[in-house]
Amino acid sequence: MIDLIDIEKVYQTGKKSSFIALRGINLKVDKGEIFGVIGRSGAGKSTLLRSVNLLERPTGGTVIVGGDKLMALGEKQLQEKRKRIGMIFQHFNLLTTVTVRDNIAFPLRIAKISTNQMKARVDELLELVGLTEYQHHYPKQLSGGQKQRVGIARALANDPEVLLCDEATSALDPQTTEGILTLLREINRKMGITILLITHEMGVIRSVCDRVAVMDHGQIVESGTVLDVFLHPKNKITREFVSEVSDTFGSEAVGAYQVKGQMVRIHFRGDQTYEPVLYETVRRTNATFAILQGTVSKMKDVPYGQLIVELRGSDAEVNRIVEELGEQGLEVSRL
Ligand SMILES: Nc1ncnc2c1ncn2[C@@H]1O[C@H](COP(=O)(O)OP(=O)(O)OP(=O)(O)O)[C@@H](O)[C@H]1O
Repeated sequence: MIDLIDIEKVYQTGKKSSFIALRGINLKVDKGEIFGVIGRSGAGKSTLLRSVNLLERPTGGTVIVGGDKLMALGEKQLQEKRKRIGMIFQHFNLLTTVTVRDNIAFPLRIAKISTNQMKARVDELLELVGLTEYQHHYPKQLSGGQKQRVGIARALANDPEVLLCDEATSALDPQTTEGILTLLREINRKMGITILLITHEMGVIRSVCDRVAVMDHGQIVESGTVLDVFLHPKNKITREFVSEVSDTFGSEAVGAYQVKGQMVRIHFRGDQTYEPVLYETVRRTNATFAILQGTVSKMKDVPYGQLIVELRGSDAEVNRIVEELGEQGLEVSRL
C-alpha cells in the first residue's frame, strides 16, 4: 500500500549548507496493517511521514501509495490523491473558530459533496469517534483526547485508504492515549485502513502495531514484526527503546535464591501462552521444575509470556527438555 524506495531528504539550511534528514530509506507498508516508526527526537520520523503525502517532498527516491507514484503526479492529481491519505497530528490542528461538527465537515465541503450526504457522513463519523453529544462544542471546550477524536474523524471524512499519524498521542496522558489507540485499532479492523504512525514511545508500538521500523540519524536501523523486535532487539537504540517498556527479566531478578538446577528463560507466544507445554514436556522425563518468575502480556492482540524456570534433573534430561521445547516453537535460553 505504501512503498518508499531509496528516499532521501536534504534540507537547505543556508546558501552553502545543507542537512541530510533522510538517507536511503526503504519501507514497505502492506495493505491493512498498522506500521510504526520509532526514533528519538531529530531521527527524521516527521520528515519521513510527511514524505508519504508529499507535505515534505523528498529530494531523491520514489514514493508509491496505492500503486501511484506520487512525485510524478501533477498538482491537481496530487490533491485528489491526498484526499485518500488522511493525517492526524500531535497538536490536533483543529479550526478553533468552528464547532466539532464543522471541523469534521471541513474536508467534505472542500470535496463539494451534497449537503445531505455531508450531514449523513458527519453523523456517522461523530458516532464512530464517540462525540455525537459534543458536536456543537468548540475545540477549546474539549479535552485533549476529544480533540484528537475530532482530528481522527476529520481525517477519515473522505474515506481514505491510508491514515498517517504524527505523534498522535504524545500530548495525551496514558489513559487518554489508551483510548485513542483503541480507536485506531478499531478503525483499522473495521474499515481496513492502512495506518502508518510515528512515535517515540515503545508502548504505542507494542499496543497497536503489527510491524515496526527503528530510525536513527535519518536511517532505518532495524525493522520487523513487533514481537521479533521486542524479543530480539539487535541495534543498541532498539534495545534502549525495548527496555523502556519491557518486562523482560534476567537471572538477577531471582535475587538471593540459590539455584541448584539449570535456570532457563522461556518465551511463549500466541495460544501456546495458555497451554501446559512446559508441564507436558517435563512430565515425559524424570526431571521436575520450579517457576521462579513469570509474566503474561500482549503485543497488540497477540498474547506472549515468559517464565524463568529452574529445571531439576540430569544433564541429559535437561538437554532433552530444552530441545523439545524448542521443537514446539518456544524460545528457550539458558541463564
Ligand atoms: N525545514 C527544515 N530545515 C532544516 N532542517 C530541518 C527541517 N525540518 C527538520 N529538520 C531537521 O531534520 C532532522 C529530522 O527532523 P524531524 O522533525 O523529521 O525528526 P523527528 O524524528 O520527527 O523529531 P521530533 O520528534 O523532534 O519532531 C532534525 O535534525 C531537524 O532539525
